[in-house]
Amino acid sequence: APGADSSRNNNNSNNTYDYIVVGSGPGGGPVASNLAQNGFSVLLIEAGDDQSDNILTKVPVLSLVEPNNNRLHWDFYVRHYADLNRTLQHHFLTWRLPDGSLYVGPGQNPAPPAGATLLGVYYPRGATLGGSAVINYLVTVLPPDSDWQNIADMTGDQAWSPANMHEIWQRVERNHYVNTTSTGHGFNGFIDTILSVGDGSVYRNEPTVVAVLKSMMSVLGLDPNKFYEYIFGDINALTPNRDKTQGLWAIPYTANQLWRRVTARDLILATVNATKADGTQKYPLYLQLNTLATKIIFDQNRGYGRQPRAVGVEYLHGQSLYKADPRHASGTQGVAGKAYARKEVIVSGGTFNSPQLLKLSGIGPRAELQKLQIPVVVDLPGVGAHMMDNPEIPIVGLAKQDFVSNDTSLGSCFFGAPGDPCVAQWEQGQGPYAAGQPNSNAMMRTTPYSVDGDRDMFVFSGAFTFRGFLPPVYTTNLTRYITDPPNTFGIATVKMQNQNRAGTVLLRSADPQDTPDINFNYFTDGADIDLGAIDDTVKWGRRAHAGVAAPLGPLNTTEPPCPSSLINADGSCRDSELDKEWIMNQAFGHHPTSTCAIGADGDGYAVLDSRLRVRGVDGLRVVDASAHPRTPGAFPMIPTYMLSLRASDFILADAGRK
Ligand SMILES: Cc1cc2nc3c(=O)[nH]c(=O)nc-3n(C[C@H](O)[C@H](O)[C@H](O)COP(=O)(O)OP(=O)(O)OC[C@H]3O[C@@H](n4cnc5c(N)ncnc54)[C@H](O)[C@@H]3O)c2cc1C
Repeated sequence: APGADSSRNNNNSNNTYDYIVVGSGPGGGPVASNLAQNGFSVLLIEAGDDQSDNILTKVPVLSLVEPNNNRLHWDFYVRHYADLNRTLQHHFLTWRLPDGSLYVGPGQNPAPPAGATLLGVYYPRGATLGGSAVINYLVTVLPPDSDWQNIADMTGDQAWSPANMHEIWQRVERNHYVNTTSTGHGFNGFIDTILSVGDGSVYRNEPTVVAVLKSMMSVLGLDPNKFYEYIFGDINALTPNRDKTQGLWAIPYTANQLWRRVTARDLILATVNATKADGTQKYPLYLQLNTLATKIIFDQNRGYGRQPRAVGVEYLHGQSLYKADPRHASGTQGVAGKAYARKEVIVSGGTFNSPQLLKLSGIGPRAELQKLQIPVVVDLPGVGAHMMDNPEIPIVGLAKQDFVSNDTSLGSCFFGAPGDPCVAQWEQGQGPYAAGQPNSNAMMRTTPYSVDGDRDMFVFSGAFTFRGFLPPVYTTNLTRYITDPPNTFGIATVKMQNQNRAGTVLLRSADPQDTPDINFNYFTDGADIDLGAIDDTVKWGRRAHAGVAAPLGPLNTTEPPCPSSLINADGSCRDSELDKEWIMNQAFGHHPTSTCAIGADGDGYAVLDSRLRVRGVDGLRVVDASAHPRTPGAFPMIPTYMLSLRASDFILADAGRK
């Protein structure tokens, strides 16, 4: 069966491979597949299982109901601040009630029910073959060139130059929405891309939504009469001034022409299942699902002056062994095993789990490891430090009329439940699941807080609000926070160029099944820049709300909640602290990066060199979102696929293959 546990077919009695890759997301999936396609034997270890047949992983719009499903994700609860008073202001805190159920709400006004224990802010990660890309929102936006230039400048390694990374993108992408003569796109890669606007009917059927979008265009300096020209535009076109160009575009999705989500899972399964003419396995990629890597094994006795070398991985085999897995049954430990790597171990567990695995293996800050009696292999203070994220916040407005869609086709869908008629239509490439999506508009703007004149804010908007993530359906008492009236319009903002690097992933215990202690410490470094840019965008959003003509408008901005009597003509709140406090209290994210970052030689916090090798040991790399030295652009998935291909080239070259 596709994706079945194939490791047992490897005819390999001592469980030894050329490479072991831990984690199958955008980081681990491509590198594992590429190494195998080049003839190396690779064991790909993934804690989750293969949910290829799960409809929620295939239909893009169903990612919105994915949290109802407990087979795809790990549930982390994180803190945004060390300060408890600030923490308690967030509206989407999750608490455990004495009867075991969950409650979501702030810490005060109203207070949670008696006996509630604070878990933190719900922060899901994909934990299945294909990683978080299997549950994410498919948004495909390239980072600015400055993010790649930063790595090249910092390390002196021109492999990361923007020009080289543009070529890498062409190897990732299989574009279906531009002409094949268009520059800056790829047409033969492994990730399909389409425009999520479809044929545009998602807007033609929603004149009231378009009226607000047009007002937003006006305040951005765009001609609102050109809405339909802009909305089919290509945000990833490689124009000379791309990173400085403000505007409106459709959002591209990682999906094929049949509106089927495409991820590294497809590449992995195609590689595993490829056969030679005689029917035998073509590429030596061995997949071991339901396996939690718990420790990297080092050879520390290589002789005087030689660094320890990663030679294998210890693991536990069994389903849902990690405590963040909603299916985890307490006390389940799985079956311990070991696998060995002749060449290298590649860690791709994602921004929370890669630093956890390194630390459990003795690579991390000495004091933290010693406190938990973990023998130190290398004292590397940057592991689990410097975590970054793209903070987000909605700007919410209430119109004078309800937003009405003339398209009622979604009304007949059961959102992936058995017998859903829309799934049957989608299988034929038809119906509402194979059509434009409501979040398919992207605006990018440059605020006065931009550090280099590049765009620093990304927004997408519609008759919905995105205030953050809610834990799965067993949650109670959510109504107050998720039911908005039908005259609500939300502008979802994503901050780019983030300055804050104060987030941490710390071990809670030496138990590999335990989750780490995660704190983003938002708005600690460079808060004036990060808060300034978001605040400037709030003002812009209020001006857009005010500019919507009657009878729909003007909209009354309800979040951030500055009383209308205090709103100035430029959209600012006369009590400017009110807005900034709200932003700090309610910001959320889902793009964590940089906990095992590439850094310059001599930077004590650098975990990786420019070839993604862990400093201080041999035979070990980290290839995932944790390696980005700063959050790339507004969306990390594509940059992480690109980083994985860059890593493949380095590893093949170091093995003498290219
Ligand atoms: C809800 C949501 C929406 C998002 N929307 C977007 C979007 O629209 N666009 C965008 O660009 N980005 C988006 N992202 C972020 C994007 O998906 C991630 O940045 C990206 O997937 C990171 O890739 P990764 O390889 O670093 O980690 P992941 O994709 O998280 O993969 C890590 C994998 O490693 C496995 N693993 C971890 N530890 C171990 C271990 N010890 N042993 C074995 N296996 C292990 C996990 O099970 C997981 O499958 C979103 C993320 C989420 C959660």
